[in-house]
Amino acid sequence: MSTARNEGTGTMDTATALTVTSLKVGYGDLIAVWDISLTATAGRVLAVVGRNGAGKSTLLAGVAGLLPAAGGSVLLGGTDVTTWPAHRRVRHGLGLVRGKQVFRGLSVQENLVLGVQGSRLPRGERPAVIAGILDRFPVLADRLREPAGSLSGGQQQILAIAQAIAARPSVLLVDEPSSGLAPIMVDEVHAALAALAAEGLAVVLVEEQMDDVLSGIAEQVLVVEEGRLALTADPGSLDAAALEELMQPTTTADD
Ligand SMILES: Nc1ncnc2c1ncn2[C@@H]1O[C@H](COP(=O)(O)OP(=O)(O)OP(=O)(O)O)[C@@H](O)[C@H]1O
Repeated sequence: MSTARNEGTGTMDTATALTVTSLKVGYGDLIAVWDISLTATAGRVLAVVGRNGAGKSTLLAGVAGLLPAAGGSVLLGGTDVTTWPAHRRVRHGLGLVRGKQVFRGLSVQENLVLGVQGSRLPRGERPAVIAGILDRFPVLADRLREPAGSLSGGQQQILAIAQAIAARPSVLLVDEPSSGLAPIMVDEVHAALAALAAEGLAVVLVEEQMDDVLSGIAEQVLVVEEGRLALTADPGSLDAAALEELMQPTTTADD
């Protein structure tokens, strides 16, 4: 396993999977994420929350290499990938799940095969990886030959996660998986992500709001506000009133 240097102590920390330092990301001249730093650790869920437009998706896109860094750095397993294109980061162990993004016209099986092709796994090991995923998510095994577009929203979200983990990432970035899902499915998706973390994956989970389940699975929560880190906390120690305040819609002087 690759290692990362612990900034504070200078020691090597084998569990640090992703280190983002003072990352700045935007769209041309418009900077939407300012100097955000975070660390994702193997076996843990890091929650990133913030209201609509706060910059969460932009942050993930910058970490994944879908948008260029205007400043700062991204280290993956100790390797500086800041200037790498997204596909190279995937091969180096970075997975990204953006909403229910699946190939709707392809079957469930074809989606999983595409996922595993994104990895550096030898061909011979790929069927076993897919078999393991189907054991984990029986709902996908039941619908293997059906088009992904025929699955329910919750099933498509599970498939999107399954496709990403088929590439055997060490870090998984997940952008608002609860969007558009019934509460019971949200809990199921969060539980699936917690189980993956428990097996050693470093999970960065973006949601608009904290809920009880998210508080229960996340070891740390970052609150993003207008493109900047407003708060970093242990969910258990969070002051509910302060968090609620941060989650209120933005008001302006004219309101
Ligand atoms: N393609 C784009 N071009 C220009 N500006 C953009 C683009 N996408 C997002 N933005 C702007 O960047 C800022 C951050 O948006 P972003 O989508 O990252 O927020 P978010 O926290 O993920 O919100 P949401 O919960 O709605 O996804 C917003 O001001 C948004 O208007």
